[in-house]
Amino acid sequence: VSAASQPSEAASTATVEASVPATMKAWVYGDYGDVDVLRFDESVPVPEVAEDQVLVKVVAAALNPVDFKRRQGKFKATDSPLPTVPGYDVAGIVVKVGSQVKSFKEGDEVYGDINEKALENPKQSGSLAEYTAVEEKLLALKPKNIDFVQAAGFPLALETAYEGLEKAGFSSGKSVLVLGGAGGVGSLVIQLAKNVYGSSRVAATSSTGKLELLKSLGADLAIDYTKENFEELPEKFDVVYDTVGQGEKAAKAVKEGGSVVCLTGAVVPPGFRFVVTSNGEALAKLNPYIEDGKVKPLVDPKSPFPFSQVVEAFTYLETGRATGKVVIHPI
Ligand SMILES: NC(=O)C1=CN([C@@H]2O[C@H](COP(=O)(O)OP(=O)(O)OC[C@H]3O[C@@H](n4cnc5c(N)ncnc54)[C@H](OP(=O)(O)O)[C@@H]3O)[C@@H](O)[C@H]2O)C=CC1
Ligand SMILES: CC[C@H]1OC(C)=C(O)C1=O
Repeated sequence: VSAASQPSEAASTATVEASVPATMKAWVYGDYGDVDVLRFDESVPVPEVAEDQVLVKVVAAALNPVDFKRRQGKFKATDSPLPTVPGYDVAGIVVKVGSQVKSFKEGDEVYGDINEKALENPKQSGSLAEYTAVEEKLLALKPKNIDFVQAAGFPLALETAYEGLEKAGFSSGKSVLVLGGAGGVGSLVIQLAKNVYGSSRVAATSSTGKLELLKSLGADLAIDYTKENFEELPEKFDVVYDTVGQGEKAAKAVKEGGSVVCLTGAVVPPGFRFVVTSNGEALAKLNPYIEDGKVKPLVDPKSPFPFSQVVEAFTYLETGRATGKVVIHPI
């Protein structure tokens, strides 16, 4: 191919940057409240890219409970100023890179949780938008064997599942009880415990209709919480991973010297609480398990919701019945 037909590096960069508009479509809320505060705005400023950030053209964005808890004002003391474009999880394509960025280039397919500290000054301009700016250290290259919808659902939930097991000192041969095994986080705790850490025994709770799903994810024991109380079972576990705010009951199911991971609700010794930290290196470390099928994406059957149906998507997530992740696509 003759040189003449190959645009210079500068020309191609300029071409890509020139294609980035000054404004974009995004979901925004200017007040805290229920889903009624959400507005679809067709003229939101495209975020500027800091020197350590990339601009991502959003292909898919996943919802997390932290999104609606934040919108309800539960974390207003440490929130960034309103108005807010919500959304933590993103999967998309790099269209612009900051001057200090080293790990990514234009055209890279990436995914990640855009807020390093979930509750400390989360970004004003989130992933429920056509573009979002995010530090390169919070992103990883999207595994080739999953699509953007599947990738968008991983970051916050997978990083939470992993960070909680690490903090609990989980390791090969240990047993774990997962409270909420069908949820975004719980479904990944089951898979990580079984297929990555080499757990000796994985138990998990859900309602009747999701028990077979728990077993398909790797649970050796699926407990129907509508029929029995896990804390009354004779079997105790090295780790209890509570994703449903049952810290008090969880403390009764853990072995002497074991750990209870509490994501929400009351924390009763030996339980501990943590708030997830977004980390691109953790995602990159887990990529091989996604690529070899040891960790599979679980996207709720009602997903993906189109960009126009973000209110419906949040309404569904807020029922507390989602099976895996609620994802928005196309955007
Ligand atoms: N501290 C932190 O850093 C983080 C905290 N969180 C918090 O953890 C919680 C879980 O998050 P996530 O997994 O995304 O939530 P999801 O919305 O994905 O959870 C929905 C699932 O929870 C299950 N569930 C609800 N109640 C129970 C119950 N009593 N027993 C067993 N399963 C139950 C439902 O199954 P069924 O229909 O069968 O009841 C459903 O499949 C949220 O409160 C979230 O805010 C999440 C991430 C990070
Ligand atoms: C205090 C836990 C809080 O942090 C995240 C990320 C959630 O989803 C919460 O409920």
